Amino acid sequence: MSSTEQLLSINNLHTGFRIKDTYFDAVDGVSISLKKNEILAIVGESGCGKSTLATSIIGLHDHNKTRVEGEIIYKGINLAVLDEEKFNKVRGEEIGMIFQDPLSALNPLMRIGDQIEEGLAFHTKMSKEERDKRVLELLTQVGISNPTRIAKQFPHQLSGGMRQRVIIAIAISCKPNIIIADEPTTALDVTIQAQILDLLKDLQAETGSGIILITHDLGVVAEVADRVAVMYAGQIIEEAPVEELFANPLHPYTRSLFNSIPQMNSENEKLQVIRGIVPSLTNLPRTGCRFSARIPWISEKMHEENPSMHEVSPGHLVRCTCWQHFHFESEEGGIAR
Ligand SMILES: Nc1ncnc2c1ncn2[C@@H]1O[C@H](COP(=O)(O)OP(=O)(O)OP(=O)(O)O)[C@@H](O)[C@H]1O
Repeated sequence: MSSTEQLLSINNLHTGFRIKDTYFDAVDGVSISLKKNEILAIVGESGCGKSTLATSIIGLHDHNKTRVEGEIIYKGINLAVLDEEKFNKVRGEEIGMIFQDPLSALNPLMRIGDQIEEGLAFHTKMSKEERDKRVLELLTQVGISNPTRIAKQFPHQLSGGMRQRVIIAIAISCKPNIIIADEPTTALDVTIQAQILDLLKDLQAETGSGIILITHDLGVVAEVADRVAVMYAGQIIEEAPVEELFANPLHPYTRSLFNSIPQMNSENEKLQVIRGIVPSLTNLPRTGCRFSARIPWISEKMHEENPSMHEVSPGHLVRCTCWQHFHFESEEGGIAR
């Protein structure tokens, strides 16, 4: 359940990586906001720029090879230009991050309790005794039933699901206002996935934080998100409240994503999907509709020259005008809807 209080406002964000002395934007003009109490899902295929967007928000990239331009406004401060020292305070204290692979995010040589305590020591004025108590509280809060024993263990002694719970405990330890979860359940099996998603929903309801959930899995989106932004080739191409997007996906790319999920009750129906992949960073078309090359049966005239986002119903925005003329190409070359 989201409120209207804005937590984060991203305006015309460009994040480029330097490849042979030229910067190529992996995030190319993204504007999106996050409200308090909201779970905003960012979806799209591998390579579309989801993780780059996440690392830009939390300032975790190689500054020598990455250029960030635009605005990431949090509490009136532009995080895109914040120096590293100040960012260290924001990271963890104001914005927490949950990574995809808990094993590589944890220090293999440090006990679980010490890893959770580290952030508390850096960001709070708690005494050692208070921190030890808080570590046990946090482990309990993320559903670990024997916190005293687990706090003394090392990462390799825990299962994947337990390790992800520890990562979540670290992310929420300083009660951040924003949590960024990058594919938090991808490395886990299905039953554990469901438990972790439930845990995220519960924590969000309890703390009122806003969550940005990065995923390629529309099942995960349906389960937890309030609002969804679909990314393609570094841009957001559609944005809508979750029910609206699932009921009425408009952009050809979004429709293709939905069509790639087999339905239980449509065994005999052929899936209408669009062939091809997200172009590589150095080959991204930087002008016109980026999706046009994947739908060549839609004439150039149907695309905008400089595609912008259009609000088609309250909160539902779609890029370019091609969606109005789009149909799937049938094998016979005719129209399939
Ligand atoms: N450090 C980097 N240097 C150069 N190119 C990069 C770097 N990191 C990512 N890229 C490129 O930027 C583009 C976006 O990558 P990104 O990881 O953000 O996509 P993604 O949607 O999160 O994909 P995945 O789900 O596979 O992580 C891709 O073309 C990727 O190859």
